[in-house]
Amino acid sequence: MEDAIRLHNLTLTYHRHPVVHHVSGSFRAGEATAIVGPNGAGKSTLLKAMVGLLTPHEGRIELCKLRQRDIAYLPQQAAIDRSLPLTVADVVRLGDWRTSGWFGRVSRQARARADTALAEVGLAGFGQRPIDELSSGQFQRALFARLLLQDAPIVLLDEPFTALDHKTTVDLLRLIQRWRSEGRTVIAVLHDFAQVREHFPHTLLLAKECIAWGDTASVLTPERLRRANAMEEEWDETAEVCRRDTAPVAPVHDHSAHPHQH
Ligand SMILES: Nc1ncnc2c1ncn2[C@@H]1O[C@H](COP(=O)(O)OP(=O)(O)OP(=O)(O)O)[C@@H](O)[C@H]1O
Repeated sequence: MEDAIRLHNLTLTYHRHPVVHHVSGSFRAGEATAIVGPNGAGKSTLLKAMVGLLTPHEGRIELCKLRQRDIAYLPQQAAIDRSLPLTVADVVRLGDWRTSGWFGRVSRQARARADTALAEVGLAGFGQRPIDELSSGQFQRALFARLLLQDAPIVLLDEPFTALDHKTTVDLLRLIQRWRSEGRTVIAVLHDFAQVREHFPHTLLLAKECIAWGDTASVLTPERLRRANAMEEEWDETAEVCRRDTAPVAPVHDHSAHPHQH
């Protein structure tokens, strides 16, 4: 199977403090990969770097046969400002920019595509509602409708099901299954291991460093999860960037042998 995105000895920092540290490995094309790990493990930061919102301090991110614009990204809902005076249809149509351009006139076809996407996420008839009137579950459905319009070969989702009820989660998971059947690559930050085991065949376990990356069953073992939690607790938040002179590039899918050094 081909790779969609490769990480080469990737280190990401905020104000020179490492947050993601010497991570190497690849996300398989057409597969669903979960990124899991404790709070503060660097999961959201990694997604931001993959969409180009953060420049690597060291190492690089290789997009294999893809351009940045081929990546659709759904940030955590808390990061989205819902006070803007936008309707649901406005938000959904933003997904169409690859077709219409950012400032293109909204064509009848674009409106129809947005209506279809809204119907597909169970929000038929919601188009003219202001976004601040939606429940968080409805708003997440609208954001998934926007992803449908974006029609990107690779979709990054940051905690897409947090605070959603069972029905909404099941409906949105069905969309992810559909994207997989269409050959898209899906990468999602998740906290629910049962969900990961059921719907995501691959997993990257992150605790600033890569603890394990591979088949979900072999990654989500009690021993590795314990190690991830311990690693996160031991991490020195005040350390400056890594002093490792010759940073090793870990072999793909075996990332267990690299203790962090500062
Ligand atoms: N903009 C920022 N400026 C400085 N530090 C940041 C910034 N964003 C995140 N951090 C720090 O980087 C570390 C990793 O944060 P990140 O949000 O990537 O973790 P996460 O694994 O997604 O956590 P969670 O599961 O809690 O969402 C944390 O220590 C956080 O405080």
